[in-house]
Amino acid sequence: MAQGLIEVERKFVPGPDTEERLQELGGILEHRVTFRDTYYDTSELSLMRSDHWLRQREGSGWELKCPGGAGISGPHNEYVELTSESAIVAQLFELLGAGELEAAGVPAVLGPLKLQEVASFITTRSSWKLALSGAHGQEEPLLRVDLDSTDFGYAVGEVEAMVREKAEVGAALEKILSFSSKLGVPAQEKAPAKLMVYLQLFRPLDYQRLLEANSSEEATGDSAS
Ligand SMILES: Cc1ncc(C[n+]2csc(CCOP(=O)(O)OP(=O)(O)OP(=O)(O)O)c2C)c(N)n1
Ligand SMILES: [Mg+2]
Repeated sequence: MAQGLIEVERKFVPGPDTEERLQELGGILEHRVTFRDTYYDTSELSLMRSDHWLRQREGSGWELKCPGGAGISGPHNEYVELTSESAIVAQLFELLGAGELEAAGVPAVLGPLKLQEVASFITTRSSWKLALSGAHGQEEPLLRVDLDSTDFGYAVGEVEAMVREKAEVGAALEKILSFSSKLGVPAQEKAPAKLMVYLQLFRPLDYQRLLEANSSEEATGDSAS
């Protein structure tokens, strides 16, 4: 797979005291932003059913989240994030088994690859930065906490770190889990992704198909992430 940063994140349900607790724990509110995410897939949901997530985020461009990372199981997610359009296009052609790779930007290959809009929603995000020192005083990887609320009424938080190598995932995860516990997140809590809640509400048949794809992967042990 083409190179990309690895996102390690733990989603949680934010409560009324989450922001106050973040401040007490040394969190710094970096910014509040509002953006629209539009997700694309084939009518068969070929990307999502193989755990790939293509979106255009207003203000930051195209992104393809691909299964990857160290494959450590737990209440967190690990995805490789591709943000360069050429890497995304190459990966899309490989995944969708399409003919000759086109040297084009993402918008130009949507039609030929039969990718269409599946979901589009607005998120308002407060983005917090946490400079926690590690055992030997290192500050890497930096943790971030995002508190999101969507225009369809769902709120979710995530504690996340971006790392370059699979070998760094374990240490990042340890920091994420330890910080989540300080924040008061129950150890087994798993909050759904915004997109999953959107699909459940507005595209229930697609949502069902995705759950079926997930459970057949679990049944065969063919976990992509
Ligand atoms: C049941 C189930 N839930 C979630 C997934 C994974 N998944 C669902 S939607 C999805 C794509 C959206 O990812 P998410 O982290 O929720 O997006 P967001 O926080 O807005 O972006 P950021 O700013 O962090 O880059 C994934 C990876 C899955 N495969 N199965
Ligand atoms: Mg996320």
